[in-house]
Amino acid sequence: IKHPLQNCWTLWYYENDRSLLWAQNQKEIASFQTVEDFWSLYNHIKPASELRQGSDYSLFKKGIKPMWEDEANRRGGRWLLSLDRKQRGELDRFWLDIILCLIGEAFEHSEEVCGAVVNIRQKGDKIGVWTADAGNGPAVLEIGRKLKERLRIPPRTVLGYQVHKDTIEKTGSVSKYSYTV
Ligand SMILES: CN(C)c1nc(=O)c2c([nH]1)N([C@@H]1O[C@H](COP(=O)(O)OP(=O)(O)O)[C@@H](O)[C@H]1O)CN2C
Repeated sequence: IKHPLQNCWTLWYYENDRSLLWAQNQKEIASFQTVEDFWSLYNHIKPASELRQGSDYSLFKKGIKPMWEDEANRRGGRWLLSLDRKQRGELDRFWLDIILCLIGEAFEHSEEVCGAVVNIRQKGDKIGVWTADAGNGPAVLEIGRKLKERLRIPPRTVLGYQVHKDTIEKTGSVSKYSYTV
């Protein structure tokens, strides 16, 4: 008997093919709902740190697309972990820790979690944990605090939460945080 997870999760891969639209570049890889099937998939694919610049992995609850427009994401936002270029060596550890928090339902408010995205970028990698309701302060903050703790991020490092609506409307690179932990 395989060990069932509380939710079914879908892994997506984004590769930057400029001849296609952004949404067309989002490819579903596979879904899993047991611990064993997760590890088989994880051990089968390339680590995030080996993806081409401009690529993403996204892990979302089955049925939720890794995009702002999805009904489950529309009113939400993301806790954003921005890594320095020198931290590429830590990327896989951070990404796996976050995946395990998600599929292991590590948060008290895990029903608010939609998924997570890792962006492989020349200018510095990013990992975002997407939650459903940016207005639910207690849930958003609990998830952020637990993330910081589970990722063993030093207290002096500030994590910010960006509302998707603000990210969509943002002009320039100014990141507006609605919450910080
Ligand atoms: C449905 N739809 C079009 C749509 N829906 C979306 O949900 C969505 C996009 N478009 N995204 C597009 O990618 C660009 C880079 O963002 P990035 O997060 O990769 O970050 P970088 O600027 O490459 O570091 C964004 O500027 C946006 O154009 C991003 N995104 C999440």
